[in-house]
Amino acid sequence: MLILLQRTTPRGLKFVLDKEWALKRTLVFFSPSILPSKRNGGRRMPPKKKEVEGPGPLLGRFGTSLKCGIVGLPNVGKSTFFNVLTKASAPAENFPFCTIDPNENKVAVPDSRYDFLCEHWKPPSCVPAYLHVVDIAGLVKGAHEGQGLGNAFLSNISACDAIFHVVRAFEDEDVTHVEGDVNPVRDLEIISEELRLKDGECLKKAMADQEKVATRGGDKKRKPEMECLVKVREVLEEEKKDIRFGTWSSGDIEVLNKHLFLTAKPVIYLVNLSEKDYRRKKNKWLSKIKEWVDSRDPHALIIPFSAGLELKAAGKYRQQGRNYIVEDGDIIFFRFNAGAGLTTKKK
Ligand SMILES: Nc1ncnc2c1ncn2[C@@H]1O[C@H](COP(=O)(O)OP(=O)(O)OP(=O)(O)O)[C@@H](O)[C@H]1O
Ligand SMILES: [Mg+2]
Repeated sequence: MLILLQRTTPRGLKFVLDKEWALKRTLVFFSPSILPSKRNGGRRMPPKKKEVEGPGPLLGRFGTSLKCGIVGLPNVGKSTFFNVLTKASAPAENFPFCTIDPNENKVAVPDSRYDFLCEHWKPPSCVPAYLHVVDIAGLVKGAHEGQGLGNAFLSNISACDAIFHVVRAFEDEDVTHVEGDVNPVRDLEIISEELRLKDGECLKKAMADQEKVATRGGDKKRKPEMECLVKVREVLEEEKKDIRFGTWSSGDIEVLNKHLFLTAKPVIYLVNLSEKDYRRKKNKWLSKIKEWVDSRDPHALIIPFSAGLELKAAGKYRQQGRNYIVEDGDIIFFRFNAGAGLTTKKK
């Protein structure tokens, strides 16, 4: 299936994105997976292809731009990752809650078909497909009730189509961890629980609104919406699952897309390693993280990387213009054109 849609405008070529494709593709930025597979008892080997059930339908509104929010505990490397990915210079200092207002930038998605078409037709202007990236303030336990920076972050996440969930797997005594020690599995649990709890709250409000209209007002058209919300409650509260793992009819999906629930969004897990661990392709948390993701979010992508190393490399190779590949010892970096400058949205 041709996923990149080509638009010919009077002034030249314009590319727009298919979200599912872009989600998978953008992270070509990083080196290939170094995760140990389950079957080989945790030893490092190329992942074997398993015949498993495919993921369910992607929830979310159809559109021509894709926005990914970077989510995680404070001080885990979200802004560092954002800066590297989008060649921005958002503050990324060593203290929790360094980021308060979200930073936004866009990054051109590398595509050889786009390069070929530009080269071949030489149009007066070429507009690549962009991924929009939002660096969001760190979340802590109880954030849904206003702990840490409170609830403001939630509207930032709900405005995104997908989530980059960053977890810290690097040890560094000088970098404060809000939970006191490094334990990415616990951290994954904290963040996913917060998102689920917040969805529970939004659901309550939505149900109260619907109840007024559907039951008291007697508007029969609204009944299916209420039925869908009851199903959402079962998934969230009884099954304790994220909304995207429920079984939804096309009617349900329409209702879900109206409410922009946080746990309906697809997640890519980014494991931030130390430079040393990334180079030697080893870290004691990787297999535990994979186990957690496999049990909670079976089709999700996990990408180990080192924000520190990427940042160093970004500085080193900043001079180069177009998309390019560089080798640094045993590491290959894919670098591509960044976007149109950083914006910070004040609340
Ligand atoms: N892989 C790594 N190895 C060592 N240090 C790192 C790594 N990644 C990030 N850091 C350091 O961790 C500190 C916090 O990084 P950063 O500001 O990006 O975190 P953050 O998640 O955006 O925090 P906040 O939520 O407070 O905004 C910085 O000093 C950064 O240099
Ligand atoms: Mg930050």
